[in-house]
Amino acid sequence: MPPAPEPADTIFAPATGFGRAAVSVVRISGPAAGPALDALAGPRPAPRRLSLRRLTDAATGTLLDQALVAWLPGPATATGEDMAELHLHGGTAVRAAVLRALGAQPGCRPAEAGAFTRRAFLNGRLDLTEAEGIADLIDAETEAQRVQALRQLEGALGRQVAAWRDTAIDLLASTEAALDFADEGDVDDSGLDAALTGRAADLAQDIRKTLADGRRGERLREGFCVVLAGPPNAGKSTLLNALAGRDAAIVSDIPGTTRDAIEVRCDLGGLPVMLVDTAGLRETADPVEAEGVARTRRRIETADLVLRLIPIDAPEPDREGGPATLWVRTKADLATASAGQFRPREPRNPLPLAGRGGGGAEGTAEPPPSPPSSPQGGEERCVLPHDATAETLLISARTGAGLDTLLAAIQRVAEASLGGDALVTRERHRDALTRTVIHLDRVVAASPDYPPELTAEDLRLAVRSLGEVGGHVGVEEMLDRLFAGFCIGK
Ligand SMILES: Nc1nc2c(ncn2[C@@H]2O[C@H](COP(=O)(O)OP(=O)(O)OP(=O)(O)O)[C@@H](O)[C@H]2O)c(=O)[nH]1
Ligand SMILES: [K+]
Ligand SMILES: [Mg+2]
Repeated sequence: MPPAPEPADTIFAPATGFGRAAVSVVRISGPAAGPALDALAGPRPAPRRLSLRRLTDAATGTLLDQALVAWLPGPATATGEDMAELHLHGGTAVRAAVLRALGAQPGCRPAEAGAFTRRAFLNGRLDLTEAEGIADLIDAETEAQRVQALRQLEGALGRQVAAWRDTAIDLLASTEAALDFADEGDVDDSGLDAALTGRAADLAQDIRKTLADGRRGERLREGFCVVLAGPPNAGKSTLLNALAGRDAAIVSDIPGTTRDAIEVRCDLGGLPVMLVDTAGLRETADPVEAEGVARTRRRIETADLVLRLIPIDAPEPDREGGPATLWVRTKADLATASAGQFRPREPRNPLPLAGRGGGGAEGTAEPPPSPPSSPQGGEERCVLPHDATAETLLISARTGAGLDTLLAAIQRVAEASLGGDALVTRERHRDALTRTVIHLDRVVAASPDYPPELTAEDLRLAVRSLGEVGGHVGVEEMLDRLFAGFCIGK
């Protein structure tokens, strides 16, 4: 199963973050892990037990630290190799001294990024999808991302693809049998029979269903992109700041303030959402602002959701088609006193942003708006009288009115787009599975006089592309299956 032999050298690296901490863990993996542990912390402790040891530099005899150490003989370890762990006091100098002493041990070298997981994969402890699950779990910033990564680490995708691959190998074995033993009379030589074609069709259909997921898994890894767009001075930057809970973007009463797109990542009910403030849309002779407007248009095209912001006192714009859009009337506080056209409504369930952060602050030219609080003035939302079909949200970033409703609306759209358990989480999976379906479709569509050699080749390619997902390649298993499964007796 592993595509390459086990590396012979021994690697070490801090497993915990850099900087000060209570404890810092250093991991060692490879054939010299035991001897290196003996040299620094001897005598070697009993396997899989934490033991307190004085660590000394073997070359100079200098005391390095007091540490809990573990000896983890392979192959039942994370990497499949002999491993050791040193639980050091979490100081920068302690860690540096221990890493230096380890580097002086024969056969030991610092690990490159991902080297431990790579060895786990090479030694058959993980398939590629599980290794990807580990990477995603470490990168997960929100609850939904964590759940998806853990599902993949636990083998949800790997198991499903392995089952599909088993079926494809069976189909290939049957076809190969028909080819190899056609002249011996004990195996049907008329190419693929209807049952086999049916199974290929079912397999293709199964994979197709999994692929028809609206890219939810990939989107969840990337984050749901919400673009704030509208005319200059619509209050886009003010809204971004209010939602982010900090002054991420410059606000001023000068139209054309924002030029570059400003991104703020946030966690909306466990979903990763990226809010993007943009330059106000208008015709302009200023080349810098024009470039900003061009960037806004590109952002709108790739957005998962566009918030179209229009000040409450501006005329109704044309609602041209395009990406999913929420229409938002801003500066509701300006209208409450005068206009009587908006009926007050009861506030809906508040839905706070769970954890805001990220992105670089740009300062502000105006005092920040008061943070969103319980809506004031009682005006949550309205249906504008001159457009009976399209719902428009009404907000005031200044008072916070309507922001909870707006967030709930964004979350609903994000959930519809990202929610549910997707198996496919990377383009790599999608590409391999799409190619599998193409090969299977050719098998299914083959006419009775289509050469069985070509059908076998399509099945071989289907097995191969399925194998790519888990990091297995080759069809050796198919040969085993052929002889075991058909009891040819030769
Ligand atoms: N009364 C009131 N004023 C607001 C509100 N939101 C924004 N403003 C004001 O409207 C002006 C423009 O706000 P910005 O947030 O800079 O508008 P923008 O859409 O980002 O503008 P550009 O970046 O120039 O396209 C500022 O003076 C804000 O203080 C609001 O809810 N109520
Ligand atoms: K402005
Ligand atoms: Mg702005």
